[in-house]
Amino acid sequence: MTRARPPLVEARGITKRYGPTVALLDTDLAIEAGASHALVGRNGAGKSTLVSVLTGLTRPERGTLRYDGEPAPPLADRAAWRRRVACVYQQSTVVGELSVAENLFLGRQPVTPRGRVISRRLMRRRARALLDEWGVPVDERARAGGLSVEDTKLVEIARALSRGTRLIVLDEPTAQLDSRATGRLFAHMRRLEEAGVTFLYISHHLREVYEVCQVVTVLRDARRIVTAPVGEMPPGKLIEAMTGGRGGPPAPPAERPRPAGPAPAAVRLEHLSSPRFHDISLTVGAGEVVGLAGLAGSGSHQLGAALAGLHRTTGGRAWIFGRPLRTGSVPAALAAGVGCLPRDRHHEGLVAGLSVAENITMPISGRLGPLGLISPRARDAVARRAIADLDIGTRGPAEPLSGLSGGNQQKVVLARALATDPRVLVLIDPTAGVDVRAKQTLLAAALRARAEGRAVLVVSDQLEDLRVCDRVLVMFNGFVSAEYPAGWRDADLLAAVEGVTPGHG
Ligand SMILES: Nc1ncnc2c1ncn2[C@@H]1O[C@H](COP(=O)(O)OP(=O)(O)OP(=O)(O)O)[C@@H](O)[C@H]1O
Repeated sequence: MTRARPPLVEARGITKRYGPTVALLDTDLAIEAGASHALVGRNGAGKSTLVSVLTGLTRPERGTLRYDGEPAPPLADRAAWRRRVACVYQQSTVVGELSVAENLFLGRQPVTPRGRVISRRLMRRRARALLDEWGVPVDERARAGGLSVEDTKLVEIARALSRGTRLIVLDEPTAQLDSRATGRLFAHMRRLEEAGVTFLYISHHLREVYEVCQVVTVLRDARRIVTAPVGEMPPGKLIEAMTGGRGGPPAPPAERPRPAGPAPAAVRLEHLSSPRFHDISLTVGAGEVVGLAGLAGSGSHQLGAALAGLHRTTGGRAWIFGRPLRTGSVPAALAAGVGCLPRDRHHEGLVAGLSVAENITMPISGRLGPLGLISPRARDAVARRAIADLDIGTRGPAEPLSGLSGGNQQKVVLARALATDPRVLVLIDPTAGVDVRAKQTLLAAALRARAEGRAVLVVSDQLEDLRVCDRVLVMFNGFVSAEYPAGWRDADLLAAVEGVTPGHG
């Protein structure tokens, strides 16, 4: 029997090593048109490497690739690759200073039949037609830098589709989206699927796999473990395939001991304001984990960032363990004992060429030896502890950071925040981009910080993250709109995050 149509892409026996690290071993993947395909696996399992092979950015040592039954083009023929497949990465590739229309036709301005570059007006018209064809509700004249993360992704998808491909790789597309924007992105994806687009979808949020994909492939330790319809892979089975059942299911967070009496205020804010939040007064006790939940425009991220000196305030005051905090200054925050896992980990000054140990101990290097000279032994000891505590996937403290997968690099950022021994720990979207077991490790680190008498602020709208909190403050439109002690019902909290509370209905 002949098949009606060959797969959009068929990879066979792909092997790729980076020095001593085997990133992919004899891996197969076939994506059929019309069946969006999830690619899941723990941090370092080989997902990005496979995407880089599928998009022609990395040449595998072994294996073959066919697109629509045809052999893959030569690596240098970028235009030919773009006609077959495109990847929308977490970091946007649009040029912020240019308009949406200019971005859509970047490097290939439409020309007239006589070879003349067409006018801006005509380019805008073509852009509008393209956006309408794919149902992208974005103004073609808008400056791309002003678009929301979700609209930026849609523009990147439209640009890829205009080059002819109908296979789009989405690399953790929801990592920077709140729940509402995620819902909108999924609705667009469904429409695009109906119009003939197929997605290869990479995510650490397994819930999303069931929502947007028909087929799932699990990678583990550089190998393909299974490919199956999502209906045949319930969450337990999926997690087992990802982890190999090692150590059983992820451990539930430790029991929450009830505080004996009122704890001293580790963080006290009075009428703190900025352009993004207004009149915030709150306290976080020592030995308390407080959640801060909110959608993208709620101001929650900026409030967390303000404590760490990463966002400028315009009014009000803040104290850390009773001492006034000069907001808007990272050195002042560090000196006051505030450690932060920032939202934008990619720009967090990790140095790719330095070792894992050097990156982790960067902020404390002066403390690890006399006269600021770092004892390699002390540095390695700190790094080894962090690697074990946070389960960082690395060959060891001396490995260059560039050898780590994206999720494991994020764990290095957290290790660095913890290395300063902070009295107040601000975790912004702590589990974005990390795998299912690493999530538990990170949340356990928050609970351990609490047990050690630190104060922890968890800024997130993931219910899993908020569940470890002693109480959750909800922000809406720049104000704290509700507070929930531990034990809240999901529906109530989600409604408050959406702004549907009695005060804001
Ligand atoms: N440029 C590189 N140099 C050295 N090693 C690398 C490089 N890129 C990836 N690796 C290694 O290859 C393996 C697979 O990494 P890959 O980035 O494909 O994982 P991943 O599944 O995408 O992880 P994550 O979920 O953390 O993004 C890891 O052990 C990683 O450390």
